[in-house]
Amino acid sequence: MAAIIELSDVYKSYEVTPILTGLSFSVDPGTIVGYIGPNGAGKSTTVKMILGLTKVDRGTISVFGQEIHPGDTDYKKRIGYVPESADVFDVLTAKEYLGFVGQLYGMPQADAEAKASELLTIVGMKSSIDARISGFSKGMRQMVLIIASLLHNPDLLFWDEPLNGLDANSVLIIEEVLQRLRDSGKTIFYSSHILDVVQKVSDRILLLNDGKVIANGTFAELNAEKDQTLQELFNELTGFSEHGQKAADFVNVIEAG
Ligand SMILES: Nc1ncnc2c1ncn2[C@@H]1O[C@H](COP(=O)(O)OP(=O)(O)OP(=O)(O)O)[C@@H](O)[C@H]1O
Repeated sequence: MAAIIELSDVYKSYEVTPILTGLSFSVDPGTIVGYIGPNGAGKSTTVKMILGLTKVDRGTISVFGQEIHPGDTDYKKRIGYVPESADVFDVLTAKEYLGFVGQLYGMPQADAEAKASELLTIVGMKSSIDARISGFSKGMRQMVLIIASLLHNPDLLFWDEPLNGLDANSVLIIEEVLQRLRDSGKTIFYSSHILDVVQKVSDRILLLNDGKVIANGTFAELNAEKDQTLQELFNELTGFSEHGQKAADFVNVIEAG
C-alpha cells in the first residue's frame, strides 16, 4: 500500500536548537495514527512542516505520493487541520466564520454555511449558529475548529489536541466521528497528550522523543506482553520514572513558606 504521508530523514532546528534530528516515518491511508511525545518534542512542528507552514531544513516529505516543496498548495485542498491553538475571528458568527473557511477551500459560501449549520445543530449548538464567536466557551470554539477542518470533506486530517475543552458528551461524539471517518477511508494524524483516548482510537502509534520516532506500531505491538497502559509505556520509553519524587519536591517548595 502506498503511503499517504512519508517523512524521510527530516531535520529541523529553530535558531541553533535542533528539534527534529533524522525523523522518518510513513502513514498508510485509511488509518488513525496517534502522534505522541513529551512537551516540546516537535509534534506540532512536524505537522506544520507537512502543511508547508514551516520550512524543512533537510530531508524530504511526501504527501499523497508526491514530494512537497515550498509554495505547493494543491495538496492542501485535500487536507483538514485542527491546530493546537488558533485565532478564530471573534467578530464573526459561527456561520459566517465557517462560510468563510468553506470558501477558502473552494466551496460556495451558501453551501458551506448550510453544511456548517447542519453540523452545529447535530452537536447541540443550534442556538449559537448566528451568535458571535467572541461569546463562545472554549469547548464551543473547539467544536467550530473541528467543523472547519471537515467542511470540505478532506481525505487527510491533522488534528492537534482536537478534544481541548470539549465536554464529555462531545468527546464521545468526536471519538466516534474519527473512527467513522477512518472506516470510510480517510486518514487521521492525531496528536494528543490524552493518552487513554490515543490508545483507544489509534490504529498505530508513533512516539516522538529526542528528535526521532522511538516507537512505531500498533498499541498491542508496542505493549508486547507487558499489559501496560499507553501512559505507562510512554513513561518507560521516554525514561521518566520519577513523578512521585517530583510531586513531593514540588509540594515541599510550596509548603516551605
Ligand atoms: N516558531 C518557533 N520559533 C522558535 N522555537 C520554536 C518555534 N516553534 C516551536 N519552537 C520550539 O520547538 C520545540 C518544539 O515545539 P512543538 O510545538 O513542535 O512541540 P510539541 O511536541 O508540539 O509540544 P507540545 O506537546 O508542548 O505542544 C519547542 O521547544 C518550542 O519551543
